Amino acid sequence: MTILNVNNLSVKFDNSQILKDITFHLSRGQYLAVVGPNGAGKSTLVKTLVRENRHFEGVFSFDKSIKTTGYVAQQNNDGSYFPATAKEVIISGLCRHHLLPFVSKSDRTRINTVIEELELEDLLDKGYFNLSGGQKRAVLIARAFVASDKLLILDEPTAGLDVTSQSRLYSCIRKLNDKFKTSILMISHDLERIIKEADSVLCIEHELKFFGKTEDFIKTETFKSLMEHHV
Ligand SMILES: Nc1ncnc2c1ncn2[C@@H]1O[C@H](COP(=O)(O)OP(=O)(O)OP(=O)(O)O)[C@@H](O)[C@H]1O
Repeated sequence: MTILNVNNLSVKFDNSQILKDITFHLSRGQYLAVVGPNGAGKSTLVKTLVRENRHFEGVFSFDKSIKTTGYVAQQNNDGSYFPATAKEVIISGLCRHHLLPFVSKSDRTRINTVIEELELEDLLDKGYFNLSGGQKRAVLIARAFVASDKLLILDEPTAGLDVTSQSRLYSCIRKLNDKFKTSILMISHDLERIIKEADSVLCIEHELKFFGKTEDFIKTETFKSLMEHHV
């Protein structure tokens, strides 16, 4: 079942063409890696899909089962202090549905499930800003899952973390994909890892370079060239 259809999506900023005619689709349970060199337009693509960028041409549509998406934006580590515990941050995922959320039984189940699956119990009462970088990202992924257990849109969630934390986050994402058939659309620069995780790849460099199965992508010149430039 297709849950996201993107057709000829184009974005221009100040007369500079950032994305041109990007077409792809995402199915239920699919794990799609979005790759490409720096400045290729990957974040612009996901910001458009989560409606943070409204200047675009073309169309995209979500299946009606997708009421909202779970989104983790690229982290820039300049967040100013905000007095919230990890638990409060996770629960705030419900605010993507309503400003003052009514916590239904299914919301409660989703919250408890993701806390258990990502093993976040010991962090719940700690101040979010006192957590390590890897712990913060895990909490943000949990928050995104609380917003939507159907589709997670993740912009380089492992960037800037040590190898162990990166590995742990990749395992968390895999678990959500395997256990709950949560579709994943994830930007990553870690080509070697992401091709082991994702079943399909969208490669862009302003234009579409490749969209299809990972096993086909790794046979392309585009893949070899990306690997050589070690993005
Ligand atoms: N709001 C904006 N206004 C003007 N230019 C922008 C805006 N947002 C992004 N850009 C430009 O669009 C280009 C693509 O940026 P984007 O962040 O989408 O690339 P990316 O592929 O995610 O890069 P990276 O891998 O380095 O994170 C960059 O040249 C950037 O400066």
